[in-house]
Amino acid sequence: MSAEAGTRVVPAIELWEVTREYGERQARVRALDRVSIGFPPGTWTAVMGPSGSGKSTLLHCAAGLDRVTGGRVVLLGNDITLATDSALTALRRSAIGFVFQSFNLLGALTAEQNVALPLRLSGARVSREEVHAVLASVGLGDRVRHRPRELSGGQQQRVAIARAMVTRPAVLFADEPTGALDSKSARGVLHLLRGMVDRAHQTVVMVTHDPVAAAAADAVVFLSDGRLVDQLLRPTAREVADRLASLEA
Ligand SMILES: Nc1ncnc2c1ncn2[C@@H]1O[C@H](COP(=O)(O)OP(=O)(O)OP(=O)(O)O)[C@@H](O)[C@H]1O
Repeated sequence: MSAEAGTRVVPAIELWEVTREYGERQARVRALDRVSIGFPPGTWTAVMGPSGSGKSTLLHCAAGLDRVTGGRVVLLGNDITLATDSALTALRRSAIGFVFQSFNLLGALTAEQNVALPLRLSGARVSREEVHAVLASVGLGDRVRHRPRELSGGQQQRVAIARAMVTRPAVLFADEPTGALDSKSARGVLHLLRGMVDRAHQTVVMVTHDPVAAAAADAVVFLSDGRLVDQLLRPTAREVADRLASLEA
């Protein structure tokens, strides 16, 4: 698909009036309330908001990990709102990467085996050189045979990012990728994400509670009670913290 339609850059991900409700009757919760947003290709967006404001729900709906109650989700030009599970799985394997706060590495596998996993799952040929090159690019060229428990938290998250990078996904979804890390390791992870956006033109959508992490992104969007309430472009960490504090007040 063309990257441009007229002068409008087609977003990598588009949400149109997306609503997501959970539970039944009195217990019904509207986690997302008519959210419309586009994430431009080759940009990094941080999603912030008070606890329970709908950040993870937004990420999961945008990635096709969760179904919407109303509205539409278009991911890389594919309307995934009513896509079958197998179509979603195929799209995820070919075009999407995930990084989570809890790393989600397989403990029995070495770093190189963890990184090779998405390639194996998609049936691609696994080149050991390529896997080692990706691990070297995240600074773990000397840790390829280590298992997760033999690595620090920051190193484990870098393995998780290498695993998300190895298929060169057009879109990377990250849920609190620095949440479990000390500030130095967090900076390393943010630097890697910046490289994916600037060098490889990948699109990153990241949920975070940390204003410093959010300020590393190109744009920060704010949710409150399931609604999109604000957006800041290239803000400082102080500006992000102030806006968040006003929402939490
Ligand atoms: N599977 C579910 N079943 C019922 N309610 C849910 C479910 N998932 C989320 N919710 C509710 O939807 C709302 C939004 O949740 P969500 O996890 O998206 O918020 P969040 O902004 O990511 O929160 P946090 O910052 O605390 O992780 C909350 O009220 C939550 O209780």
